[in-house]
Amino acid sequence: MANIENPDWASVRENLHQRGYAQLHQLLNAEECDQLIAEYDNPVHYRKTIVMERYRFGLGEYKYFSYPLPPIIQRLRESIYPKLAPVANQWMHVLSQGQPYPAHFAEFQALCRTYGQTKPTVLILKYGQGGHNTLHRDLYGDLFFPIQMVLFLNQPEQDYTGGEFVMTEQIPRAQSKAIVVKRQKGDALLFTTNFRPVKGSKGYYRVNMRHGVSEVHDGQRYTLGVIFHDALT
Ligand SMILES: O=C(O)CCC(=O)C(=O)O
Ligand SMILES: [Fe+2]
Repeated sequence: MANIENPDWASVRENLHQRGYAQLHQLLNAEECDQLIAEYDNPVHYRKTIVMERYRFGLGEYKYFSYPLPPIIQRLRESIYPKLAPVANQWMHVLSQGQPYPAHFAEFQALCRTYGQTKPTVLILKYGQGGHNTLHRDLYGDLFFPIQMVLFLNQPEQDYTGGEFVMTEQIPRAQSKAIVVKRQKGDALLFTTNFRPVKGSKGYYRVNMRHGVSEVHDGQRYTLGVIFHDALT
């Protein structure tokens, strides 16, 4: 795992404010990505497997990790959360929403427990040919953290084609804008889970964002989803 102090966090935060997403280059190295993929079939790590078609979530499969998380995932959650909490607090402040997010991950997790949200939400996803993920928001209870992360575990054009990460941004009383990103193996993308503030002439308004994955044409695509809030079930 890359040194978490390496990214230029000022520009990451600026991108989050301006666009609602930001990238982190090469957060994991190739071996770390390969290791996570290699453990996909090892049931000891997971609490639940979701076959996406069954819920009409798309086509593909994902698995929720169980606690304790693999050390690298625990480290990602603990080290990235405090970098994002100030952004989350700024968003909620300008939108006059809810209580502040604590500075450290352990405190946020304790807050999740008071909402009955105790189950891990980190997941690994696998899509084959035709695989896709319909546009959604990852909410697992009343308490949510407004930014999450996806890690790209294999290489587009080499390991798979198609399968772009897609976001939509819904501005009040307007149609949705689509944003498509393609990342390299080991890169991470931080993005808005639910909504974010955008400044208008009469102050800040709320822009809703959803995300999904376009159809994989060939090969297999693996990602790791790091959501910071825990789930009710
Ligand atoms: O596979 C992807 O790129 C998207 C996964 C996803 O929906 C998530 O990480 O929340
Ligand atoms: Fe998601």
